[in-house]
Amino acid sequence: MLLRVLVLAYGVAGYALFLATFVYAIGFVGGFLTPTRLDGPREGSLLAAVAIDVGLLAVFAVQHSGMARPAFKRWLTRYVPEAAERATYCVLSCAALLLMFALWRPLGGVVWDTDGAARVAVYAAFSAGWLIVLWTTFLIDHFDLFGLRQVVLFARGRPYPPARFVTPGPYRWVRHPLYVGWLTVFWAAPTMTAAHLLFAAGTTAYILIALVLEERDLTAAHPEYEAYRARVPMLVPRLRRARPLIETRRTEVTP
Ligand SMILES: C[S@@+](CC[C@H](N)C(=O)[O-])C[C@H]1O[C@@H](n2cnc3c(N)ncnc32)[C@H](O)[C@@H]1O
Repeated sequence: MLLRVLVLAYGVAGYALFLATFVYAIGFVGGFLTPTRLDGPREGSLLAAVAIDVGLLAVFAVQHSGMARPAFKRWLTRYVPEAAERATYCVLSCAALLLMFALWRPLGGVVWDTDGAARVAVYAAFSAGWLIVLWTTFLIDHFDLFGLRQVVLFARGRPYPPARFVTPGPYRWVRHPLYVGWLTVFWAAPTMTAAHLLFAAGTTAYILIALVLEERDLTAAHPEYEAYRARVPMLVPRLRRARPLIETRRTEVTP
């Protein structure tokens, strides 16, 4: 009973940490209100700042993709109750992000800048990106992704039926709409600075690698994934095929 309560408290605390990290990330990337931000003037050596930023991105990439692999999960659950595995993944993902937010070194330098209607459009895309990210988590299974479903079922003494493979809404147009949301957030910068460009390029490279690993696991776990992959594009929706022209007979009209 004590273990159930402890695991539940841990999962709830982990979810609260995720919410706080998510809100901070909006300010950090968008440059609103948070004490540390992606963009800003550079302090100190350029080489040291770039090395620190690349190192922080690498720490997140290794943690986030490494811990998502089934082999790592099997190893972790030798020490952590199975119900707390996903919550642990989320807590450590938040820790890697918070480390990045705390130690990130802005680089100065403007790559592009927008104003007027273009700036409004870029902010609209940035906001849409965050909404897509949040929305798609609910389409898959929000509370399962962040480990809350697992700890609640464990606390109630219920078995855990693993999350199903689903293809609702945007999953019919692309296989990775959540990553489309992230890419939109990272590239929709009204003022693109050198650090923001490094961050956007690094996270894009990471997403492209991560989704290959994720698809390998999805194919192994869900037999229907292979057919889904053949039918639905990865990130860019297919334009609808042009409808065939209907042949019409020309008729001579005499005046
Ligand atoms: C951060 S989510 C990203 C989901 C997806 N790659 C996307 O961009 O929308 C990663 C988790 O979602 C799961 N997942 C990916 N596609 C899924 C689908 N169509 N149905 C259910 N779970 C999915 C993966 O197994 C993984 O645990």
